[in-house]
Amino acid sequence: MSTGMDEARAKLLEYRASIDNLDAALIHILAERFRCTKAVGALKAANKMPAADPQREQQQIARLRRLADEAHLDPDFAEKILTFIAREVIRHHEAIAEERASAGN
Ligand SMILES: O=C(O)C(=O)C[C@]1(C(=O)O)C=C[C@@H](O)C=C1
Repeated sequence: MSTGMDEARAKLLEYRASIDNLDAALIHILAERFRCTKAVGALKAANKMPAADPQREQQQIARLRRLADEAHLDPDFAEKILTFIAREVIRHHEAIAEERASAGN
């Protein structure tokens, strides 16, 4: 009688196991990206380069919107994610530059 519901619950657990794996992958990918942008922040600060590069961001957005479209992901969502991440990266860059400046470098 409850077989349908049991099957649905089993399927839900299966999907959730995949979701958990994918969420873990996202965290690891983000950690690697931020490890890389931290190095970019140090390079920019050491060479007095501006934290933000709007032109580069426009290129990234155009590319990611194209990729999202091909992957059947909403391009607006892809753009929002990239913009959100870039804002955080810029905040980190500025903090690194301020630390350097206050250390007298
Ligand atoms: O490529 C850079 O110059 C970066 O600082 C990295 C990054 C990014 O997260 O991709 C962040 C801020 C810039 O505005 C553009 C790109």
